[in-house]
Amino acid sequence: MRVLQVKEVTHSYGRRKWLGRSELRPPVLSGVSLTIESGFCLGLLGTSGAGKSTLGKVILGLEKPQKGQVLFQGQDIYHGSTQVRRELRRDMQVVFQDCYSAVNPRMTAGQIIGEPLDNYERLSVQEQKRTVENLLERVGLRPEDRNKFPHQFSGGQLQRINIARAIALKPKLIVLDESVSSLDMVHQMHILSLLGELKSSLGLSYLFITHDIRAAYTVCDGIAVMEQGELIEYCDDKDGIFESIHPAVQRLIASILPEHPADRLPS
Ligand SMILES: Nc1ncnc2c1ncn2[C@@H]1O[C@H](COP(=O)(O)OP(=O)(O)OP(=O)(O)O)[C@@H](O)[C@H]1O
Repeated sequence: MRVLQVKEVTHSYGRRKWLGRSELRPPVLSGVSLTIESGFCLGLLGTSGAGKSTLGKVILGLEKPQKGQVLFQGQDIYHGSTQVRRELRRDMQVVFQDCYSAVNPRMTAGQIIGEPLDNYERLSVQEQKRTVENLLERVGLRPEDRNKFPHQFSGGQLQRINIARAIALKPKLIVLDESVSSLDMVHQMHILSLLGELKSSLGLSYLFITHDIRAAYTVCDGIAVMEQGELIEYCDDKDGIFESIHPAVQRLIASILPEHPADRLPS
């Protein structure tokens, strides 16, 4: 089943004054189309400023595009009733790069994870406590961690809490915007393996936005590449990326360092 369909999306940020006239700024997204099937993880790669996060915001309903459509489970997210859009928002969650600014430092882990449940579910105090504890265990933390505050966790642990909050409502799609980029290599590998496990067990779909082709290759089924607001490559099978003849994609591939330092020396 098709979870997400982005159709010919074009977007620019605001207007600028030019020779006394007001005109739209140049587009940061130009005619972008892509689809994500149920249970699929699509990696979205590209250099800084390519428009990846903007596309993520358009998909999440946070930036209405000037042209094109975003269909989530077949429904246009910018044209449904308030009720329909509220339900769509429940099924589409996000995990950002900066795990610290994504949480309220005065809330406990239990309150952070419980927030979407407060908004959408009517659970008793006991049910909510049990659900939060299950979610903590699901992401590799302990039930008693629900009483801790954000500053009492490492970056990797806090990102697990953000992931627990994102899966609390059993969404269909999670947009992961550079979600592992601020973590060290060891934590990155742990979070990538957690994401892979959750995808299989919960039947999730991901849009995995990253600069890091290695991370994308580890977690994704397919890979798309953006440059200057356009989608320049789209591979349903991630291995297809290595066949790309596009110079920008070849530069991304060339940026992968060989694993052994000796192999990194110029010949
Ligand atoms: N709120 C905004 N207002 C105006 N311009 C913006 C805004 N957000 C992003 N831009 C511009 O849009 C372009 C695309 O930015 P975007 O953050 O989508 O790229 P990106 O590929 O995610 O980059 P990065 O990997 O560095 O986060 C950039 O030129 C950026 O300066």
